[in-house]
Amino acid sequence: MSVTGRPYEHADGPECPTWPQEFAERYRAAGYWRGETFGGMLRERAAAHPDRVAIVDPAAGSRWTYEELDARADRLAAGLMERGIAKGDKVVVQLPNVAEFFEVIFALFRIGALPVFALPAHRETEIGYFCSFTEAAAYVIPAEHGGYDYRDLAAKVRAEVPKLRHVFVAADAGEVPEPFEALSSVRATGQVEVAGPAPGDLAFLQLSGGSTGAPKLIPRTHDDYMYSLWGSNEICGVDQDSVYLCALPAAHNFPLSSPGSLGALYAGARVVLCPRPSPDVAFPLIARERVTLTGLVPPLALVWTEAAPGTPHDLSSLEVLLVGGAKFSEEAARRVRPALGCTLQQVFGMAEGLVNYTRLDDDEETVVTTQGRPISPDDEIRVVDDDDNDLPVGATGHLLTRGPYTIRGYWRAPRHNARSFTEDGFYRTGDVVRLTPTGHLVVEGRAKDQINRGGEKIAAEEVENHLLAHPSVHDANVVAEPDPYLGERTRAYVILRAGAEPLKPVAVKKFVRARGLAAYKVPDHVEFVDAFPQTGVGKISKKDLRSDAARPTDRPGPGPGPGDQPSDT
Ligand SMILES: O=C(O)c1cccc(O)c1O
Repeated sequence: MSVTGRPYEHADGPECPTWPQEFAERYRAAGYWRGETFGGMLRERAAAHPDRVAIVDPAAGSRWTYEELDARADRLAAGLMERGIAKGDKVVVQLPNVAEFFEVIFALFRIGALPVFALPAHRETEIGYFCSFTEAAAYVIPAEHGGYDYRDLAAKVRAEVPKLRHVFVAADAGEVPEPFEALSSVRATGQVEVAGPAPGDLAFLQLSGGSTGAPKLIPRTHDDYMYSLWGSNEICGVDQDSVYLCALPAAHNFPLSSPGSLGALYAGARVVLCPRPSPDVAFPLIARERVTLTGLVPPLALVWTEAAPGTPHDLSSLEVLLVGGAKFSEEAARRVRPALGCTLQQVFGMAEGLVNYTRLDDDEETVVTTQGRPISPDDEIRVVDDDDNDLPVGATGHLLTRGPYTIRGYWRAPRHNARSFTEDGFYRTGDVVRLTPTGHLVVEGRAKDQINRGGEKIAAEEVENHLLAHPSVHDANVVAEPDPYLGERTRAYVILRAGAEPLKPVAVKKFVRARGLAAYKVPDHVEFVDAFPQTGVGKISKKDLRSDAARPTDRPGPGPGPGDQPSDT
């Protein structure tokens, strides 16, 4: 039975709002919601073409067919159920671009347990929060990745979150310390019959970039997310002959669903997992696997366009490059086709739902100057002023949206939901946009207090809270500072307590990092000030801080890339 039409129930009350009955019926009648589940979808693909390759993991040397992925999901589901993982349980999944990522999430989908998608960059602060807030039954990690030992991280998280019953490690049993368990020993021999979830049930919790202290969790259903997949496939030309290179972190909403790895699997196509997105790793893979499409954030797209002309690798199979996550400059967009010989699609999306694409047959000007238009004819778009009045086409204002794959509320966040959604269910995206006469969106800026560091979204308030925890810090404000490579990086303005020992910026950064925060959230620059600029009514003026941060100075050059650690200087 579908639960759509009423809030998801939980022992403590409703977990999150969902679509009102009349909308759910309309989306089903229109054929957007097809009544499929992820577990069922994989089963159907495996039956239709068992021997086609689904997942290529070059680092591990594995190539799993649809039949193999399906069988692995069954075996792992059975083993997880033997360990008490049940329908509705939350499981924090923090895996890099490895084949096991798909084995784990499809096993959970099949049970009806919900993956909570963490990123490899997250550390004990974020993971501890996800595990405790969702009351996670289990946490899945790699043994090591990028020179970091996730077993150490899991040990810390377990000590802090006693309710976390299991830690599963995607590694050989020998590399897994007690009381953790290797995935290889969880896989059962047989198959179990499970009732599984209904298409209207929640499939997973995705992470919001957010603008508040604690990251918000985004509840997506099988029905709604699946629509965003096949809708994306139609727009991006993905069919069973496509080969998708997953170059960004697999759990991120963009490479997962736009059209991403899950879109590719929906189409019966092939997913190639790229362990790192740099040209030296990605280009040989494109050549070897005859990759046809991939998705990148703007800084990486720039690096690829610079590296492509001199590469010895044959990139001629590449048909489409999707660029999204942050605004792609027009100049950079113009360089894509000449350098890479493929079509650029700009994608402006959000894990909360709405995804916009430029179309494959849009003219060049539209492709390089807009961020596309929505997937669905039933994506409702409003551009409004500060008082929610609709603005005429062409005017710049706040983007509000509602539709068949946009959530009606975050998971267990009633107070935040009252601010982030209108009474009639429009999501306040926090983006400032303008509509062109053709219905394409141009992103002009942002109203939410967030820094977009090369596609990685950072909530200013979250970082400010960590700075405020320093005993010598009286007050702190974090704003975006322009960066030629990342688009934006973070600048923290800090007022020290009267009489506090002088601090060096590096000490502040070290302090934030030592609090167990993802490295991309550590401020790139720390500046000590005596006071913050104020507005007329005496509030702190972030606007003035932003213009101060934008002043040209002799500051060091481009910051580190997405996924890199900011330097300690
Ligand atoms: O979150 C994003 O930035 C994003 C970008 C492109 C496409 C998506 O689906 C996204 O969620």
